[in-house]
Amino acid sequence: MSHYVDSEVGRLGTVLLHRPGRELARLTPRNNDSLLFDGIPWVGRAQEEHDKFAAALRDRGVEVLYLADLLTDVLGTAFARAELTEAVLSDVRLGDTLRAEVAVHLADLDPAGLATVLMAGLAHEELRTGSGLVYSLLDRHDFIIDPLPNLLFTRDSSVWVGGEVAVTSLAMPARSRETTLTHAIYRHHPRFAGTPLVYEPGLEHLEGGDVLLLGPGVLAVGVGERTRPAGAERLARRCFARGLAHTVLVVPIAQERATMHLDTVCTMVDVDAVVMYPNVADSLEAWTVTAGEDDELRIFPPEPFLTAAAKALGIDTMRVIDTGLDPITAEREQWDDGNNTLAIAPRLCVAYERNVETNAQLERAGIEVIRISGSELGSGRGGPRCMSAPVNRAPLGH
Ligand SMILES: NC(=[NH2+])NCCC[C@H](N)C(=O)O
Repeated sequence: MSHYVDSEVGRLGTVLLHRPGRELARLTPRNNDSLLFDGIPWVGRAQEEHDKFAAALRDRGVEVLYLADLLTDVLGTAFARAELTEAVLSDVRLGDTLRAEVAVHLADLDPAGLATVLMAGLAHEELRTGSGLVYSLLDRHDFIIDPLPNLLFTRDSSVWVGGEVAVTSLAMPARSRETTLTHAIYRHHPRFAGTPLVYEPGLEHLEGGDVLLLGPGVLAVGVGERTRPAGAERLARRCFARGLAHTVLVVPIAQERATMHLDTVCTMVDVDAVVMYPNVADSLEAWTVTAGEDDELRIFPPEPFLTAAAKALGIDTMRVIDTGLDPITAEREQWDDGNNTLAIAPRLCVAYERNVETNAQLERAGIEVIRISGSELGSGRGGPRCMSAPVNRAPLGH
């Protein structure tokens, strides 16, 4: 089965989602900040909202793959099971005694049970027979294996560039283990057999929310709180060497929570149109990077992002649709992921219903908007684009 993505907007064929599960029930007022959530979501309602998101995609003919299903399949093989178990057991905080006890606990689980622990973590009271110094000194609120509530945002832990997949390297400690799961899925699931990997975890920080496939051969990579310039540099070099891209626009973004990823301020809704936060539309800049001699990079001085993007795509101008109408609405709707739309096809996108003005702006510009509710899903600060990793889109290139 072939998988291919060369744009943000080509008709979406297959997407990887994660239906939120028990890992969301781990969030408490004590840990939600370090686990990168702004509140304590109502889990059942978040699942309902997510099911409606998936249904909206399926209604338009999109195949939805669930991360938990792929992970469970992969855990059916002994070597993948050993690799993923080792990834949690290698945590230096465990110490030898507790490590051995956790190993016994995990060895007893069937693939679905182990998948749940890898995603939702292991709480103190869930390990029945703990002993030793580390276990005795653990607070009963501490986790023996940390939960991964941000798995919901599948966008960040892998991104396809053409026919290759970049398994990313997540910056925040609360998320870095996520890529052990996507890495195992892409290397061991029969569906993805033979897929080349253009990036692996453990390299310089790179997050999928920062990577926009502006068009065939043209990438924009936000650098800021998450993706580091060194990550953008390595991705550019590898994409050029493999013929996956000819231009990478490196886009510095403010290192703040509201703008943690490039896709929180700008996403594409048509082959030549973006929905963009007006407060940054004029100030956002891009360093254009192309392939030079002998694996060197050619780096051009920064220019306005929209100018650089239009040039790289070979079009006259990029159309810009503003978030909100006035500065206050824009700020509110940017925070609520008004810019974080997921295109199902050119001029057809999924958006949170609460961003009333932004959605109206999109419609005025001729973009059809499928509205979903996200009152609970949004508490992790991510919208439809963050919650989806396209695996297959109809190519825009030739
Ligand atoms: N592509 C994105 N914008 N993802 C949003 C991720 C949100 C998540 N809580 C984090 O802080 O990492």
